[in-house]
Amino acid sequence: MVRFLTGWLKDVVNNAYNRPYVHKIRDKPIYSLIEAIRKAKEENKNPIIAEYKRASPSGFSADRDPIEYAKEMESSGAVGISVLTEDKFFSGSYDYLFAISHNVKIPVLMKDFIVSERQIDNAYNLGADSILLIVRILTERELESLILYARSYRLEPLVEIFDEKELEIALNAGAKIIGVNSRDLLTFAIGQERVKRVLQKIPSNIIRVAESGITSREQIEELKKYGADAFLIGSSLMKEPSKIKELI
Ligand SMILES: O=P(O)(O)OC[C@@H](O)[C@@H](O)c1c[nH]c2ccccc12
Repeated sequence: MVRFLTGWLKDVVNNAYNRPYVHKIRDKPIYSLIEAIRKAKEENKNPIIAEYKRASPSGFSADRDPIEYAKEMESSGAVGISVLTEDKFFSGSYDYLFAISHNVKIPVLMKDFIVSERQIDNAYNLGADSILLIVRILTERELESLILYARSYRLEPLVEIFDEKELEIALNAGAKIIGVNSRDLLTFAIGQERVKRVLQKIPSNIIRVAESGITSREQIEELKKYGADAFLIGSSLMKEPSKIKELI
């Protein structure tokens, strides 16, 4: 597939190409997100990746201290923290990533619109343990090459897909952990039925993550029936962090 972008996605990707290089040297070990998810499953806990997200173009906004939030998620048993670092549309920052990755001892995922190796250098240097790669915004060749580049740092990328066509691309590129986003990145519409359909088609040797729009324990139990191994939850935990206890 050739990357052809319209609307805000075009702007967010243009902005991504212009992110600066961060001059820092990584000073912490790498925590494996895949291992953390497996361990939580063995302990019969719902593996939840809690997201630190201050705003989104779909209209969401929440103001919360990043370190306090991350520590609460860690002590409540989250398997990892996802940190939005996209600045223009999500009010994210590399500072939040650095602060969070240096204050918890669980895997931290850099959530951004990654299109360049420089952004992966930054993720590693700032202390991230995984990165997000979005199939929608990359050519197949870019996806393959960015997966390998991330692995050269021992960061295993979470590869985000939308439908069956993107699943095929992610599998061909060798993804080991795949997230199905219930939110359409262009229209922001939530499609839980599509997520269930696509989750079922992901081979079980791959870690399957259900992303976006999750607000209840019932939803999590339902998604598990379709093969979901882990759950990426932002808005509802940013609004009410203590909710994580009933979701796990
Ligand atoms: O806030 P929610 O609905 O719980 O969603 C979290 C996460 O899945 C969402 O923020 C997200 C999924 N894929 C993305 C790609 C870029 C930015 C953000 C995202």
